Amino acid sequence: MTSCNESVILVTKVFKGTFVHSTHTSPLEILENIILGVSEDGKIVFIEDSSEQENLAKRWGFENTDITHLKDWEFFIPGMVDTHIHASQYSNMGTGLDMSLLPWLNTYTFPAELKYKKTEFAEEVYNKVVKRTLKNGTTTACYFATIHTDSTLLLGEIADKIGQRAFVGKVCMDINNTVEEYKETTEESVEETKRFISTLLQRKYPQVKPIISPRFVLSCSDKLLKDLGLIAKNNDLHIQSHISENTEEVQIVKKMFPDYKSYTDVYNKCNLLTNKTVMAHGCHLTDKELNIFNQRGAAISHCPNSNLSLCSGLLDVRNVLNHKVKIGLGTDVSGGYSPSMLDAMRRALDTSKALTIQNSGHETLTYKEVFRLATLGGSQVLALEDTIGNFEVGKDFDAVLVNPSIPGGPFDVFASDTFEAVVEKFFYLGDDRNMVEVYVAGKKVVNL
Ligand SMILES: O=c1[nH]c(=O)c2nc[nH]c2[nH]1
Ligand SMILES: [Zn+2]
Repeated sequence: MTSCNESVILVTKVFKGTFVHSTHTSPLEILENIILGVSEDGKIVFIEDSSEQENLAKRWGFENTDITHLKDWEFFIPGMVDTHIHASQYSNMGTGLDMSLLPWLNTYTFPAELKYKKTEFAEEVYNKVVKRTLKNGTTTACYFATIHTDSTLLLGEIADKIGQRAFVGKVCMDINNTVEEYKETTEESVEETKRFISTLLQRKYPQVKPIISPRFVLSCSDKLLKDLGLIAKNNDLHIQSHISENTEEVQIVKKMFPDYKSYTDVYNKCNLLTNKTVMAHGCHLTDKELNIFNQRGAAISHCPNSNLSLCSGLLDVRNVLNHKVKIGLGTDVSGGYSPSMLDAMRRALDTSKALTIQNSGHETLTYKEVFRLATLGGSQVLALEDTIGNFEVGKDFDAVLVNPSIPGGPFDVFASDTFEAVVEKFFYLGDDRNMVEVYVAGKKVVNL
């Protein structure tokens, strides 16, 4: 295919078929008979009704034979955004969910994370988690790694090599009274964070960026939190942490920080609550705290599988949305036992329905809304809304090709089904067998 004469943009991929995505005004749009073009650098150049094919072919210089036609029932969705996942806990995934948060951290999680001191161990697990999540349609992942800088740099290298868009965080923690070997001094944590950021940025990976990652208030001294806030501010970096996941944790934070008004106030006063911050969980945030999130432009990662598995709480997503706080979904592996964002969507629905059982006045989330949380919502949470999240001209083509009627697949499609019913079935019943191709910035990174 050639470039058009009015610009130097080269259209290298053209798809014709059905595209399913969300917008601000509609949680689910099913766009049928669409033609979409992708440029050499992975951006969506046009998305139009296919009646425009001839005009577009002339304008962008492609031939009919250059077009990829989607098969019956196939459709594209935007790549999903996992706003909170612990790459280092992937080796524990599906085990040890018989405790609440704090004993779970001490018994299973800190000992597991200690193993990443060895980069050989990290290499095996990190390759597997990146491949597994990509195969499940996660084109963007916001990762916690461990306190080990070199292993965490390896995670960045692996995500780049395999082709996943990612934020990668070296965990910071200078308090750990139970697994003493798994902590840093305050100085080490600060210096290693600086080394991690500068090394990763020097590598100039196009889609992999560092994120400042204090584990949570209970693992960090006041000084460490403040220093990390300053590093984030001086370098305009993303920030991630955990907040108000379970009530025991919230009570201890209150006791540890009596001079602060709330858990949120601790992060806020340490410059850790910005429009590039994503806080996981937030199950027990008060309306006052949500107002601070709104004012700061900070976001919440809703991790419903983890919240249920560790019996942490039921986040009222409707209330978060009513406070106009940015929110997306996270798998939170391995507090959550599934690496799949489809699972996160389903658990978000289950949680919302449980809230409706408790209070019939609660406005239950719809399957369309949780799809928006998994895609466009996630892009907002990570301050990437101008780059990913749905199919708009100028955004990167991060997409998953779904074949609902794949032989041996997890559900059945009937000739009498409407297209919308098939999309809904995929959200409730589909899995990675249905995800036949995955693209990040126009590059095919998974192909069945
Ligand atoms: O679900 C969680 N997983 C973790 O690893 C963690 N650390 C602090 N708080 C946490 N919550
Ligand atoms: Zn977490």
